[in-house]
Amino acid sequence: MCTGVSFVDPEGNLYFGRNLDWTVDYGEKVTYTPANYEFKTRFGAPDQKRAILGMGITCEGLPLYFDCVNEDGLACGGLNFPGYAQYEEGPVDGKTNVAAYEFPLWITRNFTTVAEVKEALKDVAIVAVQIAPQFPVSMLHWFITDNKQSIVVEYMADGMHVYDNPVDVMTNQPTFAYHLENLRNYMNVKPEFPATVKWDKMELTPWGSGTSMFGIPGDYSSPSRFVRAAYANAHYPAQEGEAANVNRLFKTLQNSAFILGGAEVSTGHYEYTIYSSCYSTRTKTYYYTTYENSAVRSHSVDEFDQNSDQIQQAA
Ligand SMILES: C[C@H](CCC(=O)NCCS(=O)(=O)O)[C@H]1CC[C@H]2[C@@H]3CC[C@@H]4C[C@H](O)CC[C@]4(C)[C@H]3C[C@H](O)[C@]12C
Repeated sequence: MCTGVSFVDPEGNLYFGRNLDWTVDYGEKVTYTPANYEFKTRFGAPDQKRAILGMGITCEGLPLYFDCVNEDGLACGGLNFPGYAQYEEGPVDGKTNVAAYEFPLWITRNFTTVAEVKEALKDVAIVAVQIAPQFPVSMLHWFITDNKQSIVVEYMADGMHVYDNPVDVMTNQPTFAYHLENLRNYMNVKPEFPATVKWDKMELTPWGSGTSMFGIPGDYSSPSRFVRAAYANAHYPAQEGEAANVNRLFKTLQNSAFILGGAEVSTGHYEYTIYSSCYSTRTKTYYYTTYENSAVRSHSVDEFDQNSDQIQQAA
């Protein structure tokens, strides 16, 4: 599964990242799309030419982003949502039709803020169409954020749902509404050092700090990862500067990450956190770690040719 997280530092810079949890990678790379790139949208949806940096692959001359951020600091990531996502079977008359595979690209090419996205989505239909025969249509929901607010977009049998996201985290199924409601099961959980209590004649003293977190679910299921990420994101103290904020994002993601052995998908095959990412709008830098290499690597927009019209991928 996947987990997405965002927060804003005291200076108003956005940090946005995600875990990509899966059994195989797709050969994804840090991918830069310059503003001048000619984006041939599948159904003629407009393109407002913004430069984009994120993680993805290229296919049929198109960057297919798993998560990405544009030069104005608007971010979008796709996370699995099978069993719930249902797109349109074909383009819908009178709507701006966007193929599911081009959704993060289309959003970040066209808008500066989440407020603009919310307004525009009223006229958007998301269409189930394959980019290429080797790629089935992925059933996703999307986490979209800027430094003011974040939203979740879920396209289902009964249409499009756009939720305000007051916890700035996202995981997988079930619906975002379920995840928010589920947080009420954990209202008792808090960071405070526990007080000594008396049960009749018996005095109970805490083992130490952390015991007020008892009840936080430790498993890798999507609802449990959501609760852990929301708790961590809400309670992590504000940090100053790039390094501490990037570290904060990675630590929060690690807290919801999969290690090998815990979650089998078939005998001997495990789901694991293939990569974790953190984009900083402060320095326009995409940081990432992989399962095999926990050293943080990074690419800033300055490393790419911003005047070119070609997609560029880091080594
Ligand atoms: C596997 C990932 C989700 C991980 C996740 O959330 N795992 C939950 C597991 S569980 O199901 O909840 O147990 C998702 C997230 C983004 C996806 C790509 C989006 C572009 C493109 C769209 C095309 O249509 C198909 C190919 C394509 C490259 C996609 C491949 C794959 O689908 C990606 C990587």
